[in-house]
Amino acid sequence: MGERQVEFRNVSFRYQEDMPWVLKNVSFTIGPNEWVAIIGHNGSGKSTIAKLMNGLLFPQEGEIFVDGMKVSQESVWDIRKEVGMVFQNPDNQFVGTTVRDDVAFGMENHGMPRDLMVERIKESLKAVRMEDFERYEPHRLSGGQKQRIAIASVLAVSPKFIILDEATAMLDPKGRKEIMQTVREVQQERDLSLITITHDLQEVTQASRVLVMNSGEVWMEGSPREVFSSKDHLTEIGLDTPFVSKMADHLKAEGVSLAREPLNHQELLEDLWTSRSNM
Ligand SMILES: Nc1ncnc2c1ncn2[C@@H]1O[C@H](COP(=O)(O)OP(=O)(O)OP(=O)(O)O)[C@@H](O)[C@H]1O
Repeated sequence: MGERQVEFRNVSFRYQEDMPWVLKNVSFTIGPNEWVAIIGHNGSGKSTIAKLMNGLLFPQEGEIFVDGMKVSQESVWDIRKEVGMVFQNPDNQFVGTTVRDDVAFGMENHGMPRDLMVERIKESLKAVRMEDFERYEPHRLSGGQKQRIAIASVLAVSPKFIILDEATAMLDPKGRKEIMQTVREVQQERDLSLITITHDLQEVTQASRVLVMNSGEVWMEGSPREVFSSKDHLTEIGLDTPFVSKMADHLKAEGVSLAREPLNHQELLEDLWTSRSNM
């Protein structure tokens, strides 16, 4: 098992012995600097995967490795240093009375020296463009600002993997876009791997890889273009495709030939232009 990767090896999980399996023989690997988007229906097991990844839960079958370490009760604190997680509702993640205390909390748990903490608070708030809010009370911030603080708290511990579990779901489209832009910048600057669980298909088109979950199994895995090209496979399990992808289908039905599965408006326009010049 390689360094700088998360590996699920034949993982099965159920919440209780008398309950059905929620994950069934799930295997995948997430490499360095990748952005992997996990999609799937409600209840398909996405959040359970996230919780297994940072040792909030443990599998009954199979094994999970983070950065070469097996996830277990013994390794859980080391695992959580490597894997940071941001959830949907920021209000449930605040523990401090000020932004500064809040960002410090995770580091205190990991026993970081005070000098380093002060430095990391500044650095991580700067990374999410919240450096002027150190003394604010978290409950006075907007939803987007709260999520920025939640992300800063995770960054302060300096993880290699960040999981955003529906972390932008409560924001408006503009707020969502801004947060994702910030996360991408931080990801690239700090060489992180990013795992996002989202229903926002436009966001999924920007990931480097997509994992499609269905009833606790990996249904499909590939680049966004590969996944959204396999529309029949997606509609079979009732999943939607991005707007641009649907638009491309309508155009093809009208006899327009497109060179590829467009993932955004820009690509669609380029393909239309090429198709027109070839006429
Ligand atoms: N704490 C729990 N106890 C028992 N069952 C649970 C628990 N949490 C989740 N489940 C069940 O496990 C299954 C998978 O849930 P999970 O939250 O992983 O799915 P999900 O794909 O993230 O769904 P959503 O998109 O709604 O968040 C569902 O059937 C859910 O009801």
